[in-house]
Amino acid sequence: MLYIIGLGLYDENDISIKGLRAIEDCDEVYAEFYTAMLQGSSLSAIERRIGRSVKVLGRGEIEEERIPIERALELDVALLVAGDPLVATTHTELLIDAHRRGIETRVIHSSSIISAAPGLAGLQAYKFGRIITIPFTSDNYFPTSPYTNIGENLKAGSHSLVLLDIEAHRNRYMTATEGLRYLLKASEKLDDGTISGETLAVVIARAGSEKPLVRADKIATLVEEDFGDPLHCLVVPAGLHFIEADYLVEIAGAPRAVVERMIL
Ligand SMILES: C[S@@+](CC[C@H](N)C(=O)[O-])C[C@H]1O[C@@H](n2cnc3c(N)ncnc32)[C@H](O)[C@@H]1O
Repeated sequence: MLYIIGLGLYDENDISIKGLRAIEDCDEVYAEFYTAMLQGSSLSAIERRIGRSVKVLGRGEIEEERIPIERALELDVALLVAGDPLVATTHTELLIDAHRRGIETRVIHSSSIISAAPGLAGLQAYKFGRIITIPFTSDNYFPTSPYTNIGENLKAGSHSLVLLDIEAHRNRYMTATEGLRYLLKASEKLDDGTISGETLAVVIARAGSEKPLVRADKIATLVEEDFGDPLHCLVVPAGLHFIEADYLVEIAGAPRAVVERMIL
């Protein structure tokens, strides 16, 4: 049996009671923190919370060696993942592989940035378009598709949830400031006017913690700010309902003049 169990968004207390009970029944417990991580926790705190020792697996051990699958051929195995399982394709591939190899599987859900971020940004979840991820760039790698995809969402009147790259093996978590800088650089490169320093954006940091940060303003202002420890993500809103606009002003600190021009 292979269980894939969501740990939720922030610390070891976000796991569900169902998840805890499933772990009790397992012979071995693994975790991966390369698709997301619990910034408010540590391996030892997770181990204390669940009362089991946990072996953390890297990308190669899951995607190439397929350790959880190999072990689940003989044993009951749990794989713990930050957020909700199956948001990252890695977990879906594991389920497909397990199914092909006759291993019984069960997914235990938890909170996810995919639903937390739209809510924290005060934006209506059904008005979101395609989810975008901004990757780390370099001198010879600068894809512009994340930028153009946000543009497509904006054109369709859809808000964009923008996730930020993680290189867990290097302890590198893209900050909202780096994400915003990417958007300004792509805008300069493409010069198509889709996004500029005047564009409204929302920064969300540490969703699931006691005091998540939610801050909305034009990109030119946000890019100068420091949003503290990761994880961060961004939202680029399209046209706003007046309640969405009120929320961004009252809760997310946006200047009224910046959101007013976005009201439909
Ligand atoms: C692949 S997604 C996470 C998927 C995860 N399974 C889930 O359901 O939440 C990883 C990205 O989501 C964002 N993210 C995840 N957790 C977050 C949090 N607690 N606060 C802010 N952003 C977060 C970050 O941009 C991070 O790089």
